Amino acid sequence: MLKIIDLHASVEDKAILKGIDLEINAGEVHAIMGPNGSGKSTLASVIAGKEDYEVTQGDIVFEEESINELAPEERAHKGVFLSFQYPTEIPGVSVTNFMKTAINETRKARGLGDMPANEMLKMIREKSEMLEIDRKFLSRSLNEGFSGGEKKRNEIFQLAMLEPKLAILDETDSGLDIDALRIVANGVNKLKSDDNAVIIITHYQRLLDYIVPDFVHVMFEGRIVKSGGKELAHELEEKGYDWIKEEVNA
Ligand SMILES: Nc1ncnc2c1ncn2[C@@H]1O[C@H](COP(=O)(O)OP(=O)(O)OP(=O)(O)O)[C@@H](O)[C@H]1O
Repeated sequence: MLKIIDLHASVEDKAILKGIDLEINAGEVHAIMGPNGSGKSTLASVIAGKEDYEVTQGDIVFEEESINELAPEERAHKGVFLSFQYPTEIPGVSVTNFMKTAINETRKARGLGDMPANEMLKMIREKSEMLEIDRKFLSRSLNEGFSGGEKKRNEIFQLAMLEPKLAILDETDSGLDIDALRIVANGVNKLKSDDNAVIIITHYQRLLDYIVPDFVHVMFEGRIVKSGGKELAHELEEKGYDWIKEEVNA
């Protein structure tokens, strides 16, 4: 599904990603961990195509096609979803209306007409029930005065409605409390299928007790320096990152 090949990227001429290789297949959950500033969020942004980042070398191949040159919306329409990719507050636009627009824009890009209203309502009902989202929440203005947990709920709702092939969830600086952790974990577990894949970036080993990753990768100074199974997350929790740094420098 996703193949990242020798990816190098910079921000304002400063090299941040220094040769990332990563392959993700449908049905897999990959966790990316690593110390502050190692480039995790940058990797997420570069996959999603955010403008501030310049790819200086390598390629990102999604479903057999290079997406390196595509605009963020084009990548989104192909099924790449990055959390936090929308403006944080849009006063006056409800959660539901925002979702309707997002869904119909994606359909338009795929040559389809608007989703019929009754179908849309049914989908909204089903997905909000599945994620235990309150009706009142759906009519609130997007992110206006949302608590951290509500932001997470909105994000997971977007994920459920848009059904992306690849979801990238950056949970590094979101200040997740136990409830928000649970919302993210339950949502991802319910939405996981053999046809989609998830990249979850986190500092919380605990989150990975709820969402069991197939692979854990550790980033350090712009590279993936170690990959393993879920036990690697436990090892990191126990030992911190110093031993990895020592391994890299040895
Ligand atoms: N837009 C930007 N402008 C300038 N520097 C940036 C920008 N984005 C990232 N950087 C720099 O790139 C490096 C990697 O940052 P990044 O946010 O990707 O790390 P991270 O691993 O996600 O960190 P954290 O765990 O703290 O979230 C940092 O030194 C950061 O200051």
